[in-house]
Amino acid sequence: MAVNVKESEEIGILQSNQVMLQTTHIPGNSYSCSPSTPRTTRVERLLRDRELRKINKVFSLPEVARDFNRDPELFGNDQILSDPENCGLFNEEEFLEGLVGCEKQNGQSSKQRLLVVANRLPVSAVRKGEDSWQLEISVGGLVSALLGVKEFDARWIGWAGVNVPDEIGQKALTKALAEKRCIPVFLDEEIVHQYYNGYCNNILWPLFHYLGLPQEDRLATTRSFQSQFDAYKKANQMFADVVNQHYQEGDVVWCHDYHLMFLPKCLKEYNNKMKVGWFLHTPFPSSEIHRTLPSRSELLRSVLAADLVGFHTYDYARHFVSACTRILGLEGTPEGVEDQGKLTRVAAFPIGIDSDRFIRALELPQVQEDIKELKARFAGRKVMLGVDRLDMIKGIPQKILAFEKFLEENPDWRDKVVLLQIAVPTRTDVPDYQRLTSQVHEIVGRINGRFGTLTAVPLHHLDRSLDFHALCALYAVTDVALVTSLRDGMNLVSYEFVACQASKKGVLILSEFAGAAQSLGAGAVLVNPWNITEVAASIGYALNMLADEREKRHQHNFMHVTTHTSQEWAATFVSELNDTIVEAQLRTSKIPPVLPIKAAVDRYLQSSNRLLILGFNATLTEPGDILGRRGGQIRDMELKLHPELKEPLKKLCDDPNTTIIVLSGSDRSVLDDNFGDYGIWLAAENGMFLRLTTGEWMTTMPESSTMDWVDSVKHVFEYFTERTPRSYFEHRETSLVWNYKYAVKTISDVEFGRLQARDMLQHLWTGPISNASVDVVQGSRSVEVRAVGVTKGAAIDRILGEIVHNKGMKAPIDYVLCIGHFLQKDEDIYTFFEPELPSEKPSLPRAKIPDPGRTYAPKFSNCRSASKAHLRKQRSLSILERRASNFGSVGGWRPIVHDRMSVYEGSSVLDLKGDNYFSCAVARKRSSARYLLGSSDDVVGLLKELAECSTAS
Ligand SMILES: O=P(O)(O)OC[C@H]1O[C@H](O[C@H]2O[C@H](CO)[C@@H](O)[C@H](O)[C@H]2O)[C@H](O)[C@@H](O)[C@@H]1O
Ligand SMILES: O=c1ccn([C@@H]2O[C@H](COP(=O)(O)OP(=O)(O)O)[C@@H](O)[C@H]2O)c(=O)[nH]1
Repeated sequence: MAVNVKESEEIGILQSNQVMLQTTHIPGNSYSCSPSTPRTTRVERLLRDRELRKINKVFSLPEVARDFNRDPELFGNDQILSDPENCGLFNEEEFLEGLVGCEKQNGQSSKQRLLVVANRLPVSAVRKGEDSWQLEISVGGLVSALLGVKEFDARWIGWAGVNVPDEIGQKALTKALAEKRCIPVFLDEEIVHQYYNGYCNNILWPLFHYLGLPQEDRLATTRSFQSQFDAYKKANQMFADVVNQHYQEGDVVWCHDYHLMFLPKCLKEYNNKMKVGWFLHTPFPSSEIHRTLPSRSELLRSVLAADLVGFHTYDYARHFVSACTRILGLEGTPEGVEDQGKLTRVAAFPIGIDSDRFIRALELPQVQEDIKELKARFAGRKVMLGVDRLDMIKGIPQKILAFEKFLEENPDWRDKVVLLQIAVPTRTDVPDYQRLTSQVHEIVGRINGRFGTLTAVPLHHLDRSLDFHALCALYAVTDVALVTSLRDGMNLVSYEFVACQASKKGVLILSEFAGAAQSLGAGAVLVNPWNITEVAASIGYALNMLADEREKRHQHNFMHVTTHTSQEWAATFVSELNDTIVEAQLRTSKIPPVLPIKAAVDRYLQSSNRLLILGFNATLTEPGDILGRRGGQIRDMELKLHPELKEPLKKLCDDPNTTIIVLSGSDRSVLDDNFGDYGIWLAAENGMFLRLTTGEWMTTMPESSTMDWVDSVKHVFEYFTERTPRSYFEHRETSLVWNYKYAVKTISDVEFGRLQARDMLQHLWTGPISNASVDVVQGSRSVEVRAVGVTKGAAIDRILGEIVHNKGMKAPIDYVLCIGHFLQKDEDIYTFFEPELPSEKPSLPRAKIPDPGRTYAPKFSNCRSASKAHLRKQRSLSILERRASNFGSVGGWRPIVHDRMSVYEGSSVLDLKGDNYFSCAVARKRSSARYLLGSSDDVVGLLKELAECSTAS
């Protein structure tokens, strides 16, 4: 269906063959720069910053950190008493290296100050007396990963995992933690119950892992939901208070995880200049899941207050952006989420581990000793290993059921394999976790009962955590690691296993639902943990795998794990956050001010030869709402001149000192219908056709244009039009436009339209026009294919020449108002006149039209451009003549003839100074125009005022 009229509209993104790749651009994933050195593009800045980091790593690894590594005193016990007499040492050498080791002698550090804010501190505190505390390393991927971060002057703000109601206890703990650069947030028991056990671990955690909202006690949950959410917000505010107390200007504040989704908002309310990043360690589920959460919008909005939002995988980032577009109705862009011109960058930053730490640990005598012991203990048996917090998401029951099935089906293996399952107790106050513990114990008992002997059991299940060195030894002796998470943000255990397997080259069986499957999928045996039969078969496959295959698989993964480290992860996130701020400043500086109406009117009055260049769609038409509706109705498909403009436009056209051009993407008939009765210049199809309403249509076409792509594009457009209700396409003479602005009744229609547009672009670029000389221009609700090089800016060059000639102008144009709602590609019209304007620097004498006898100089005052344009004209003409027969409905138009020009010999045709040139974008948030106006209603107001000042001929 080809519908007449209408110009492509709204924010346009030019896509050439190369640029098209932007549509599938993965948000973020780039590397950043120092904020003080803004470069031309973000990617340039990020790449340079990455290079700098590499150089720094090679040449300036902090000596202090190296010394800590060598210090034998630092390797030792798991726990250390921290009291007034003994508060110095902590056994996790890497912890010291990372968080303490960056301090310089005078207490100052040259490193970027970083405030890490997470629910859990890297240490949990156990009270040993009124004012003495024991600190234990906390278990979990978040802690493991952040301990590996060494490049920053970091402080960690969080909850120490304990209730400290008294002042003496709080003071002593604060002091003990300060030694480790940790700052406590004191949460009382009730808050912990409602916020941590309740809202975080009973609601958000299961929901984000696709386990849904609690079902059995739905009513009770619904009742307690509000109080839990209130406690959640209160706890987040308490974290914000502590951050605020310790914040210094220039600090980067990095908020972590689902516990603190409210924090970015609280922080920005304190200080809008704070650099705030937020990273989610869990999956972010499909928007269909997030949609079920009662507080869905509030949480999204709070996160969006951050400058940068990060996820482990592209999928999670995509889900988040789509939740923001579907639930909040915001604009999702390749960069992130945009709300009223404010961009929150959204990107994927896959976490890693400090692989060197694991590799080094294997050399330690104590670890070697453990390895020896383990080998002896399990001699003659293959060792399989599972290491998980005892959490529903880890799929522990599924794992051991698959192991049971494997033993059932493979009796020969029963006394030749052992599964060691480390199940670290976690969130033990939450009922679901308590139920899981009993369930797992029951299955373990059954399996050992069935397949155990008097001297050996096939399954060793430990309800406890191991220290770092014991864990390394275990990883090293393992033949097959089994990770069967039902969902897992990343899963660092799989990384750690790979890091410790340099000599054994064991097999990793990995759930396809763990984020790690996207990075270690090449070397792992991927399984669906819900498919017990498949997992059991994979166990057999892994145990029987030949050395060659094991070696190859291991190499893939080892390479990944050793090159994608936690240091690199953190450095990338922080530098991208810094760069996001630079980018935001650049963006803000590009937001033009509102058009100063009074000045525009005053200058109009003072001038004697004015030129008004007006767009049509959304400039001279009535405004609609964001979904293209007017007054609640889907608006009429025809573009109509705003009724209030009829009078003023007439008056303006009648003024002999004013020339008006309507420059539109619409085709000629639309402009004829709307403006045929005015004495006005009409430039249709982005200036490809031109006429004064008293004369005929004429045209020029760029030389390179051929229209042989039309049929193929039409075919694609028809296909999508049939499948997108209320979408339509226009077959203009020089372009094709597919539009879905009327296909949108609801926010999800918008989303559907966008998906269709994305699909359509794929079809266009991989199929019919992949080799054609066309530009694909994407509007916010349209896709347009035009001959390459066609823009309004390019057209104005030709149009002006024709007008100057036609009018026989005797005085230079001393007022230009160029106003429209143009696609980004067509914004070159605003910059067209800029070279005519005096710059800040002393300008060269303005050029004159050089040769009166020659063809006109479209840019009038620029000799170089004049001769270039001259050549272009000559080419265009011959093309037009050649091609006239290619256009179906070209009857009645004539080509512009160019050798009649140059009426204004020896003088400049434009007399523009800064204050008599007004370029203005309508209903845009950013533009290369000098000014902005909110809607076409404002244009009406302005034109009415100008009309008041006009005199009839
Ligand atoms: O602090 P807890 O409630 O005891 O829980 C421990 C941590 O569990 C989660 O870890 C996640 O982060 C890992 C690193 O990014 C990732 O590999 C894993 O897939 C996630 O489950 C949680 O997100 C952390 O906040 C907890 O501290
Ligand atoms: O006994 C144990 C078991 C696990 N871990 C650590 O806990 C983290 C678990 O992280 P993962 O990303 O696999 O899952 P999470 O528990 O964070 O969901 C890993 O770094 C393990 O080394 C540990 O220190 N001791």
